[in-house]
Amino acid sequence: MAEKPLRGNTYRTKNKPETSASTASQPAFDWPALDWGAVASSPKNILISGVILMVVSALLEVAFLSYIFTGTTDQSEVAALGYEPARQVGANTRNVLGLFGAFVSQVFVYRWFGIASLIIPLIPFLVGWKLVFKSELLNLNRTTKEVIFYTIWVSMLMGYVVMVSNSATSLSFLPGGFGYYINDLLRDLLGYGNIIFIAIVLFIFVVYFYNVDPVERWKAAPAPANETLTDAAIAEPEEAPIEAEPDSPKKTHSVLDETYEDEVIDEKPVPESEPVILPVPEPIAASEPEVPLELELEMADIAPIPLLVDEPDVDSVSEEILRNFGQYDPTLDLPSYQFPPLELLNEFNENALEKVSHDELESNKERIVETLGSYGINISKIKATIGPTVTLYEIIPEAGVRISKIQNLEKDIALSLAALGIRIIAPMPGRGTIGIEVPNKNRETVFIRSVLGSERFQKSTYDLPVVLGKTVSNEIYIADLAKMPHLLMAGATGQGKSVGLNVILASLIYKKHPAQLKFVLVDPKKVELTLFNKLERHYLAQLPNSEEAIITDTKKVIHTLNSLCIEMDSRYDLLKEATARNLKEYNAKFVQRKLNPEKGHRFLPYIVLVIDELADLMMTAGKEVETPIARLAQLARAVGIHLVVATQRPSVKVITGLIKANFPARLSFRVTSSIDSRTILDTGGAEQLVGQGDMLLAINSEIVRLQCPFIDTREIEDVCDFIGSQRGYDGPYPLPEYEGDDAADGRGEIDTDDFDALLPDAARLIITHQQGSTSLIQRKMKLGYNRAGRIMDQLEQIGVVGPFTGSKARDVLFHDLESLEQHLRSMGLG
Ligand SMILES: Nc1ncnc2c1ncn2[C@@H]1O[C@H](COP(=O)(O)OP(=O)(O)OP(=O)(O)O)[C@@H](O)[C@H]1O
Repeated sequence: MAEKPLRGNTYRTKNKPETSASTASQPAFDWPALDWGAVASSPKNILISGVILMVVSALLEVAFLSYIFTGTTDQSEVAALGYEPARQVGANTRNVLGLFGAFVSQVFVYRWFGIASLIIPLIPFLVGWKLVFKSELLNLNRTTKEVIFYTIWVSMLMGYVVMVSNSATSLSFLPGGFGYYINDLLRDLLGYGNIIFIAIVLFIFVVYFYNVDPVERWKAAPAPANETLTDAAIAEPEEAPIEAEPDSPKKTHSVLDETYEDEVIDEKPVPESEPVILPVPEPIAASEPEVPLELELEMADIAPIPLLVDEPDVDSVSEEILRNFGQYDPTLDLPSYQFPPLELLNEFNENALEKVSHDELESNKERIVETLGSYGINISKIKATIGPTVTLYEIIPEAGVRISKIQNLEKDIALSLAALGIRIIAPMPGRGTIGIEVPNKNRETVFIRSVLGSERFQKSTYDLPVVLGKTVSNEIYIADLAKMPHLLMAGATGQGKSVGLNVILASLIYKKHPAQLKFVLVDPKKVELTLFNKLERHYLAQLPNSEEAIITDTKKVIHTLNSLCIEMDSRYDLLKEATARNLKEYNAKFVQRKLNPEKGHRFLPYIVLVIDELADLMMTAGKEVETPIARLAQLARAVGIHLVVATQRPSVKVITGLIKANFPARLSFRVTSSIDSRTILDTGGAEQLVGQGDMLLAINSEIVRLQCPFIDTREIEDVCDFIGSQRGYDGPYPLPEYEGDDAADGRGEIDTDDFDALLPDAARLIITHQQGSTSLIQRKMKLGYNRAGRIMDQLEQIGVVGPFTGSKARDVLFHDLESLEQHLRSMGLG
């Protein structure tokens, strides 16, 4: 057998030099190296330790309790340990946990802390709980300090009680050895006055540990701030204590401040020496210049609640704050905000809706069967489902009929039915049938009120629910924009695109509070989205120093898109610091007060970028628009930035490969040609739609036909008026500043002359391997580290890889060579 070189732990080789002849000649036993770090961090071992700790603490508790009744008799038995065999002693003990119980109780209760020992098992129990459930039942740090203090103190007190009651023998277990001797000592020093000493010890502990400030406490007059600030108080301001002095609003405010301070210091203890950060309340815009009394209450409501304590033991401190102040509620920014009521939307009468008549159904059925029959296709079954715009006839052909044959008859069936917009779905996914969609003679309008008021929408738990319409089987189709995660919309003019965009915006507005969602509205046509201007101080986001919240100017659009990229990058930094994988996790941590606002953390609202008419932008700005859109579409999902982009012209010049590749969800209203339909949906069919909100949605490699709900301009106006007339933020949500007109303005204007000649090859290499690593370039292209590093920086500049993220490889922003080549060509590098 070949001799293996000696492998061992460093300390072994150090102590025993390998040169020893005996070691070298004898095959040494290779002790498995024990990695204590790995053992300690193994989740299984942590679970086992946690459970053991909890069980041991329960056993200790049982043993201590049992000692109260059996201790006197067991005492002599335990004392016999060492003289008699342990087994014999154990058989004689009466503690429910036998010798173990008798022994530990003897130590803890009798020798040490007496009855106070009963609270000691709480500590191992809490540690075990934390290990098993990864959360704290009680604040471990604080409770440990409390247990230590009270164990000692109760033991002292009991010592005093036993001493004055002269019942030293029968009750001697109450103070334990410690309490007994301390009292003995104190009696010698202070006589019976030692109770004062014991009381003072307790007093000092309570004052420091619970942060009691009696002067402040007794000074504070009115009800505690929280009571003053409940919703009920806001709803009924006349009951608020400040009403008592209506003529002195200034004083009112100071009373509130004082009350708050009192609340923090007295009622909600925060461990000393830990600086409490009191975030400055968000400025609130008042509709009127003079601040009404009610407003003051509301301002105080959102006002200083400490968010986090800047301490290494952030977990326990944040839990403390969470316990005392509850979760952070972003909606308290605008506590009196009211969602628009459904009554603002047009009434609809379900019964008045025109339904497809029986005759129409029967005659369509007959014609389908006839037409197919004349081509030799016999049908074994036909079933109709009436939708709002089309009726779906599902047929099951007789065995042996080829599906493609039916598909080829699309035009013939349309001719025989004398109807536009026939669509054949062969086969219907998951149904085992072939579907033929035939437009109804009288179509039904899907009113926005009927869908937004539906139970499904009202109860939807999606992060960004948008009602896209009703399916052919009359079901309400709700999508989660957060999951889509972006939507590309196309449709010839007049087919319902603007209505569709308005429906999406309305769905979000009816479901999301202004604190949770912001819109960036881009409207190069300058007419479609103007109505939403009124939401400026509630829902809109805007570049600093710009006059209009709705962006119409191309240059501004470029700035805004780049600013959103900056916002995206800074959100990624925040997420990284918070070790959160996405916006939801991040916000959950913030709400749980686990993130420190002093370190730049903030509640991150979703941002939905809506572009009505991409074509205009692509024609005038091309790459400058395409690159940031693609970048956002590729990366922004995790940080809660979602795009809804619409265009009239679904040509490849507008919907480029790069854009298309990054919009997995695409929606098409009626388009003029099947080429357009293919550009947007990758399949024909959208040219067959019947307009007025009839649409096809391509999502998760499925195509769904939907009827978009209808919302008219007046309804939008009413909803926006309703929101706009309420108190809002100071102004639109500020987007980060973007330095635009400098040399590096927009990625399209990068000077490619300075780039490395190998840049395109390096880009191809990265895309092929889907790995943004400098060492890959180094190895495969046989380049020095510096040159490879420079090339990597240039790849970032041209948007092929993401920014440097520390030890991890950079994100690769293209997934196939085809779109990369297109990108390189557009940059003059192809
Ligand atoms: N979902 C719908 N239900 C019923 N009618 C609709 C629907 N959507 C649109 N319509 C009708 O079609 C008309 C045109 O719709 P819309 O303005 O949305 O088209 P568009 O595609 O945005 O056109 P453009 O590109 O010219 O702005 C509307 O005025 C309305 O009468």
